[in-house]
Parts: sequence; C-alpha cells; structure tokens
Amino acid sequence: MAGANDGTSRLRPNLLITGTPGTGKSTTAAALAEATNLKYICIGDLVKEKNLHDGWDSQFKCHIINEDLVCDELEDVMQGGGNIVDYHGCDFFPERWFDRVVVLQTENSLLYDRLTKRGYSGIKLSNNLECEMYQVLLEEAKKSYLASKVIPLQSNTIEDITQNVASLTDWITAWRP
Ligand SMILES: Nc1ncnc2c1ncn2[C@@H]1O[C@H](COP(=O)(O)OP(=O)(O)O)[C@@H](O)[C@H]1O
Repeated sequence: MAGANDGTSRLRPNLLITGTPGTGKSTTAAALAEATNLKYICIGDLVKEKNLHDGWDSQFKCHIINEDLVCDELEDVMQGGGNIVDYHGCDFFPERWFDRVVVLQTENSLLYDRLTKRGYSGIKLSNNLECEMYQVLLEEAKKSYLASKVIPLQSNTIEDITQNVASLTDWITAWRP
C-alpha cells in the first residue's frame, strides 16, 4: 500500500552509493550532491560525529558501527527524501529508504593502488581487495533491494565519475514520486 513510508510521498529521491572502500563513493556522492542539491550523508562521518558506534576495532582500525543507532538517527531525514547516503555496506538499512542503490566497482589493480595510497596494508588491504574481487557489495545489494533499484557502475577513471554523476543527475531530475 502506498504511503508515507514507502517512497511514494517523497518529493525527491533517496540514493545509496555503496561499494568497497576506495571505489569512489565519497567522490561520486559529493559531486552528485553538488550537481543536484541533494544532501550528502557519509555514514562513516556520521558515526564518528554522533558516536553511533560500539568502540574501536583495533585490527581493522575503524569504529564498530552500531547499525540500530544509525537507522534511528536517520529515519526522519530519510522519510523527508533528497538524500545521498555513502556507505560500504547496505544490508541493514530499511529497504523502503532508497529509490536507487548504486554499487561502484573498480578493477583490482586500480583499487590496490588507491588503498595502499590511503595507508591500507595487511589483512585490511587483502580483505577489501577480496571483497571487490568477489563482488560482495553487489551481491549484498541484490539480496537486500529490488533488482530494478540496484545499479552497478564502473568507477575506474575520472571520466567514469563524470559520466556516472551525469547519468545519476539525469535520473534524479526526472524522478517523480
Ligand atoms: N573513478 C575514479 N577514478 C580515479 N580516481 C578515483 C576514482 N574514484 C575514486 N578515486 C580516487 O580514489 C581515492 C578514494 O576515493 P573515495 O571517493 O574516497 O572512495 P570511497 O569513498 O569509496 O572510499 C580518492 O583519492 C579518489 O580521488
């Protein structure tokens, strides 16, 4: 049934930009937000700012996200529509939040360079490269959202980013509740 919770009443769409770390989520999401005036929400930053975590994982050198706290924090914002959410995971958000789920993908040699430049090494580096090789985020997105909402996009070059932002901007502009 159509209603306030399922996206039919949002004036502007919500998008999720997901993918393995280093595939270009924040670069793409920030450029898309600027092009469309949608709000950019980086879950990693939000978790840090609002303490939506259960401490620090010293092996993977990242906060242990508290998914329930994140969902509670964002519920009202997401119901309002017009958000671009950036996170390297997608299965814990309510499905009804998103009108499009973009999965960015990068060739492994390019991703290796980006992640080592960022200081990733050891198990953190190998886990992320494996995650990309086995298309873990794409599979997670397909399991969690309607197939028609899930859009894999290549993110190997700057031209890819330009093209992805342009096509997503067109989709956002044409979107109707
Ligand atoms: N499609 C791309 N082409 C070239 N460089 C890219 C591309 N996507 C990302 N990068 C670079 O890779 C690094 C990681 O990008 P970032 O947007 O932070 O990824 P993520 O948010 O997925 O971790 C940045 O230095 C960025 O400039």
